[in-house]
Amino acid sequence: MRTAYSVETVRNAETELMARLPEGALMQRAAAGLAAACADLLGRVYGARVVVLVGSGDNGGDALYAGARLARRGAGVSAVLLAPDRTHQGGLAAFTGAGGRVTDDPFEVLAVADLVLDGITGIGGKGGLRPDAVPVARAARGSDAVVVAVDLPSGVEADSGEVRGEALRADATVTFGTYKPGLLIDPAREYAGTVRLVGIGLEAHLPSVPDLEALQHADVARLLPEPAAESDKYRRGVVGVVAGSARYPGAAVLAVAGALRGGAGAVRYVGHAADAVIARFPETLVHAGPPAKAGRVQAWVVGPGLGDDEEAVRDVLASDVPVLVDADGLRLLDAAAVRDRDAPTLLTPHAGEAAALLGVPREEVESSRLASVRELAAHYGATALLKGSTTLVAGPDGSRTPVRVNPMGTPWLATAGSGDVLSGLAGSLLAAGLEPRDAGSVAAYLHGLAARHAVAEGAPITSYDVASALPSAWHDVTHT
Ligand SMILES: NC(=O)C1=CN([C@@H]2O[C@H](COP(=O)(O)OP(=O)(O)OC[C@H]3O[C@@H](n4cnc5c(N)ncnc54)[C@H](OP(=O)(O)O)[C@@H]3O)[C@@H](O)[C@H]2O)[C@@H](O)CC1
Ligand SMILES: [K+]
Repeated sequence: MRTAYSVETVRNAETELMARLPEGALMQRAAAGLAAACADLLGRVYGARVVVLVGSGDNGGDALYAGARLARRGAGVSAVLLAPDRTHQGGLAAFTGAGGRVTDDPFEVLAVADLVLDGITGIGGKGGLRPDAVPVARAARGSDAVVVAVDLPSGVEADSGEVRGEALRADATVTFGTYKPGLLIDPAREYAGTVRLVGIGLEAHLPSVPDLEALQHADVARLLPEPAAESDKYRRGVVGVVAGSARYPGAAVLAVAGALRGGAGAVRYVGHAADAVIARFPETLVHAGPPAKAGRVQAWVVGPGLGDDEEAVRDVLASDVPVLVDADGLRLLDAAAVRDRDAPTLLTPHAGEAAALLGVPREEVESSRLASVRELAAHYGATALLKGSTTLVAGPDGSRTPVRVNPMGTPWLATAGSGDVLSGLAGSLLAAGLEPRDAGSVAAYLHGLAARHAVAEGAPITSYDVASALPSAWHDVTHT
């Protein structure tokens, strides 16, 4: 599991740790890791041209100490001081002592740089880059140099992943002690490039519950249901899929395709697209009446391509099993009915649907994804899965459980019907007994991985290809 902690938590841990260490030791650890990462990126340090962008805080201090280390190894290092009268004094002394040069002409050195270290702001940064830093940042980005962000790309919000103004896009970020939420959540994540975590001893001082966590292969493998020798299809769970309409039969087919590959023992389809479903998947159990009369299921999926069948949504929400609501189902959702349920509910909106559920503009959800998913979960008393380039899953109990962020997304998933496959898959995992936050995050992970597998076979891919690649994604996580 990769975990991320908020700035406040990082600062508390830092205070505890610093009390036990000689002054400056922590910054030296950070600078050593940073310089080593730069050396790896450069290949050859001797003779390399490095520019250090230095802001007013400790982030600039890290950059200066790392610049000093590179200078001692024979790099030509220049520093651009953005707040000359508030530059980190120890860092500056070490830097000049090692042969680093302070420059008055940032554009001259940036034009020929091999590597730029962005030490403008780290976890102390607020808002986008300030006006004086903007032309310098643009020149850095516009040069041929590799841009390495110190701790975080300057200009992004560490806690939320928001980018409120201009930020300096990095090719790589070297972060200290722990990931920060902004390094894992779009849009900030896109500014970070490849992220390398440098241990500085902070780990032991961080609380056991992080703010954010990202599953990895081993976590997914541990959470996936495994059919035991005595399992029959009912013990493995039956998932009911209420989806599709005369107008959108394909959504039903895709949701069933996802559900069949999610580990449930059987899929029961309820709706007006049974012929299309059976034609593709003869193993599906179909039912033409209302969901309540369809027979026992261990979880329901309702909504993909459903049209205006409000009654079906109401019927399913009245059941006493876990329910996943997606797409049209979200449009027809009664918040009170969700809050009153005893069994868990999992809502799976994309940004537009989430905006409608929250009554805010879509842009607001897109720019502050973490706050939005938490708010949705709290407002509906449900687990919320916010789809997007970084899918987030929040439980209904606030900060007591970490929000899950999916590291497996790929732009190839932005294709028609991909959400239908995801909802079927997540519903199937619910029926197999996973709790909603696990079902949602495991489904998002497998879905992204399946898309990557499908792309390896040839792109562009369709949603059906993603569903078909789910078994190989499953095999991948359980056999590595
Ligand atoms: N925590 C740890 O464990 C460790 C932390 N370490 C390092 O310390 C870093 C945090 O240092 P920090 O607290 O000094 O803050 P930092 O990010 O340098 O910003 C400083 C100042 O910038 C200013 N400023 C604000 N917004 C701005 C903007 N948009 N554009 C321009 N300027 C802006 C603002 O000052 P203001 O001008 O508002 O007075 C603010 O006070 C951390 O990221 C890591 O690199 C490691 O050394 C070791 C372990
Ligand atoms: K930075």
